[in-house]
Amino acid sequence: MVVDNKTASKQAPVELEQVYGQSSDNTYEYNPEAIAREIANGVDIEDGAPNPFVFLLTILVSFSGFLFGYDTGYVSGALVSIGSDLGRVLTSADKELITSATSVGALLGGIIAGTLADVLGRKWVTIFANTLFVVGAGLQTGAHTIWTMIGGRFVMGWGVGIASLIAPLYISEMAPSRFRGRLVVLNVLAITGGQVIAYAIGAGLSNFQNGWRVLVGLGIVPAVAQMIMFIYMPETPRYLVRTGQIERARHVVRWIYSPRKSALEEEVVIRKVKLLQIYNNDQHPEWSSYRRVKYTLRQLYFVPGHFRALVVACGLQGIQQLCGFNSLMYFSATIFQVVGFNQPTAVSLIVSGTNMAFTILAFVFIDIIGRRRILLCTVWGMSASLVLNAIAFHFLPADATQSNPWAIVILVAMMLYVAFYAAGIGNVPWQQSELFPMQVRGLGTSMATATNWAGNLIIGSTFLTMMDRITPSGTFGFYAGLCLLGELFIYFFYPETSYLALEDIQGVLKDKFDIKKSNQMSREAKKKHLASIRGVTEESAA
Ligand SMILES: O[C@H]1[C@H](O)[C@@H](O)[C@H](O)[C@@H](O)[C@H]1O
Repeated sequence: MVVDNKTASKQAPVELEQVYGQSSDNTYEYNPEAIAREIANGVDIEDGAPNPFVFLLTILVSFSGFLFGYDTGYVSGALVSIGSDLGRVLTSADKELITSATSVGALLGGIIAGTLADVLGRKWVTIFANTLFVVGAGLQTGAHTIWTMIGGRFVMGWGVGIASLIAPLYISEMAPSRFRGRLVVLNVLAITGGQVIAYAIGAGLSNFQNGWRVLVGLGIVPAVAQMIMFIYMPETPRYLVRTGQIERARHVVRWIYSPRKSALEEEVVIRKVKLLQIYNNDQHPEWSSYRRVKYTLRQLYFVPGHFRALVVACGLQGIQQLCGFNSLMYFSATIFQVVGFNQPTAVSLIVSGTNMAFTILAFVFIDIIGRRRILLCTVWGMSASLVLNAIAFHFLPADATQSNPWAIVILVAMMLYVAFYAAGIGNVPWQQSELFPMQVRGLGTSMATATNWAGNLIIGSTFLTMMDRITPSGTFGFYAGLCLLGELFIYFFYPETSYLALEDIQGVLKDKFDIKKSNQMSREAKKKHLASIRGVTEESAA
């Protein structure tokens, strides 16, 4: 059936409170039969074609992803060209501090970002993150001491942490469900693109006096551009509903779900907003912020379905970082120097380029293949490539050059590892917002983002020491083992969420990690979507 405004308006309106039921504590409960009836009813504008405006919004909010990538990516280039510009030649400890200051800031920023997003709104928090990017980059660009540089990196880190949470959150609350996966990957594409550009500019400016200041300062441009444009951008309908701004929510829904060239009928808009109200209603508008946070914390940890969502979101973010990928991002030039390559920075550009190229692949396939299936097919591949890498390092002679066959095996193994990573675990964890219901979404995604940055910090600050103490083979072998554990975690705990509406996903985590039910619901939703496409084609052929 083609679900458009015409069809939708023909359906008899159903009282949604009756359909979804109300529990004794005045919160609406997920009701599988009711959802099934709704789906059978066919009145779901999530199935309609999204307005191109949604894509524009996604690109705009993905500036945050770009800044996240650029600001974490330029450090490797900057560190080798700073020389004694900060008062003395940098020691290894200085380099580690400068690198990890951003991760520490991001960890702290990630922790508060969700609550901030609930209090100030998604839009203003994005603008706030931009301010931090600008102040942080400004401090670094003008830095003449190591501590000013570290301070600048720390402030920028807060921006990175906040941006890393807010951009996917904003996108997933704006996007119609069957586009959500892809649109969130667009933000990851911006992250990896930012990293590639930072590497490339870093390599280009490496021989210029104070070139690193230009490299850092350039990051201010997208931050200011996004800040200005975002002032005119709307809040997400889900946030508007939660804060009681119903008319505004309807206005945004009218925009984002309108099929090209025609407007949605009012009844359909009202129905969608009503549905969002039922799921996202703030039950206690009179509460103070402190009481609200305390209550949300309790909800997150003690309501079993919410806690399961937290386990999945934090688990995936933990795997994304503890698989060791960012050791390549931050130190690949160093690794390739050890392996014997003459142009280590150029070779490390291959790593970030592969990362970006395979994120594009994920962009195309994430909704079609499904998040769970993509992860199950790629994480074992990361493990296998790491084992190959460990073996090659074992046989690599100490005085190897780039023509040594083992050096080539290492390069190929790393590229394979990065390709598997980028196609799956590099982006799927950022779909985190979809796992949480609105009441705990801000805090839940904060915890997951903080897990990401904590893992990032652990890997960034232990990698070189591990290479020293347990050899490169031991280090990569260790990461291979962690990837295998990750594969098991995904198999047992991560449900399929592709094609499911945000409000449906909670249903598969309510009583257990219901993988079977999630697969079934996702298959049905996909079938329904394909049927609707066929319907459109047949109609236009007729
Ligand atoms: O999703 C991103 C992406 O994969 C980046 O390349 C990586 O550096 C980040 O840590 C990760 O969160």
